[in-house]
Amino acid sequence: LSKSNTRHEMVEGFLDHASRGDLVRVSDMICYSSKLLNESGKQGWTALMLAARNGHFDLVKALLSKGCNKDLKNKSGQTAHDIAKFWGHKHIADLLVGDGKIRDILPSTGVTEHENYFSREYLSRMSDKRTDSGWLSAKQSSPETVFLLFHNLDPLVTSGPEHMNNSQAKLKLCRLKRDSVGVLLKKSDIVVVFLGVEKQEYGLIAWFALNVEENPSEILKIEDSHSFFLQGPMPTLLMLNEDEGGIIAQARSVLAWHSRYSFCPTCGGKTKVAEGGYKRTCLTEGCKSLLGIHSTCYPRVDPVVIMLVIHPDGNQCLLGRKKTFPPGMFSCLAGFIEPGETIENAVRREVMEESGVTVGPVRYVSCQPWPMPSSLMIGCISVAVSTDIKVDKDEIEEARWFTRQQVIDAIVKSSKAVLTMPPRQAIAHYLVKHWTCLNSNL
Ligand SMILES: NC(=O)C1=CN([C@@H]2O[C@H](COP(=O)(O)OP(=O)(O)OC[C@H]3O[C@@H](n4cnc5c(N)ncnc54)[C@H](O)[C@@H]3O)[C@@H](O)[C@H]2O)C=CC1
Ligand SMILES: [Mg+2]
Ligand SMILES: [Mg+2]
Ligand SMILES: [Mg+2]
Ligand SMILES: [Zn+2]
Repeated sequence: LSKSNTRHEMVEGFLDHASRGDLVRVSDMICYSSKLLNESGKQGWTALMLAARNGHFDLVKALLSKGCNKDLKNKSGQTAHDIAKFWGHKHIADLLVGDGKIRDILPSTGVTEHENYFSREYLSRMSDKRTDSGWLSAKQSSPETVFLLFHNLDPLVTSGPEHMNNSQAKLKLCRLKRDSVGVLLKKSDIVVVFLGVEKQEYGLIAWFALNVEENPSEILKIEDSHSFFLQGPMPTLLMLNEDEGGIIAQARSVLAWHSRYSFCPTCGGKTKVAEGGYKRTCLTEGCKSLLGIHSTCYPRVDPVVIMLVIHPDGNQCLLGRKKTFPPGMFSCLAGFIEPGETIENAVRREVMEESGVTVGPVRYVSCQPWPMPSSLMIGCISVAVSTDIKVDKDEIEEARWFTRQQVIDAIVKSSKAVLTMPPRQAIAHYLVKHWTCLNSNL
């Protein structure tokens, strides 16, 4: 009798740990007695059912991997899968249906992730290596390592015929090797930023970027006679391929930060570059920036909202033009997010300021890094609740409602078009296209 009592207590204890999601205790007890896996307690509930009931994802995974029987039913006839589904633990229910794959647990918003220009992650950033100075310097002296050179933030590119064959892009970044940039690496005033390693390559080929103020053509050994510094940044940076656009978005923003934040923003003192170019630490003893975490020590990103405002009739959209735009071009309204402001409120404020239109609902669609110098364009679609336009002449020269047909004509560059749109690489272009597709599906 006492033996069965002890066994009973052990099962109760085991189920209790499972119910609380105590992975360590449950695993220990299974090692001691693997029979526990399929034991049941009150109302026929097993450890798997209890873990599924309470949403303990890791525990469900562990119990399955130990080989527990997921088809057992409790006294109400429910399996662990039924229980997970009933209690809304969709990720666990998916795990229990059999193929072990985890399905998308996000409810669908009808918006799928879109890859904009400047968004592709060609390199894996490997941020854990930024503090490993031994690894970084070994990579800098490796003959395989790739160096990108910028002069006043303009990248060195090539239009050489040898690069034209397998790429649609007219220009390509010059991938320099250690021997070409050796002189620069030795200079103490040049910041070298670690960008990451190639995702595709075996053997971890590292990439670095450096920016020089004076034209380095004379002191460098660059064999490619077709190479030159691509002056811009706009629209020239849009001429690279998608992989290189993504690399530029990262490299140019970090280099621009270094060139504009040479001194400590807190005390004006000298700073030291750290963490592979991802930090500038103040050298002044006692500076406030050395106490706690301070954003001033890290590369900055400025969030900008850019929005397509839809007319209440659903068939027109609001576009504006800045004085600096090429003649005839209209784009989405945009503006910097201010401190203490949500994305939605920034959309409403900027649209009101620039066009006098009142905006109601706002939905996020897609975003785009914009390395001039370091914005993140947060693309939204929104619905107007008023339609009278009153432009702020300081910021916008003109704002107008355009019909769906008019923007489609502009996108396809029809001869009937009454406006031109930003190029396909700009998120404004994508937002408009996204809206026209939305409507055509109705
Ligand atoms: N991809 C596209 O189609 C478009 C992109 N943009 C980009 O969006 C960004 C913001 O749009 P804007 O209409 O210029 O913003 P905006 O409407 O907020 O007005 C710009 C003014 O805001 C002030 N400002 C506030 N915070 C600032 C910050 N962190 N940096 C610089 N200025 C700041 C400055 O006085 C500046 O002149 C710009 O960089 C622009 O290049 C703008 C329109 C279309
Ligand atoms: Mg604006
Ligand atoms: Mg504005
Ligand atoms: Mg503004
Ligand atoms: Zn300081």
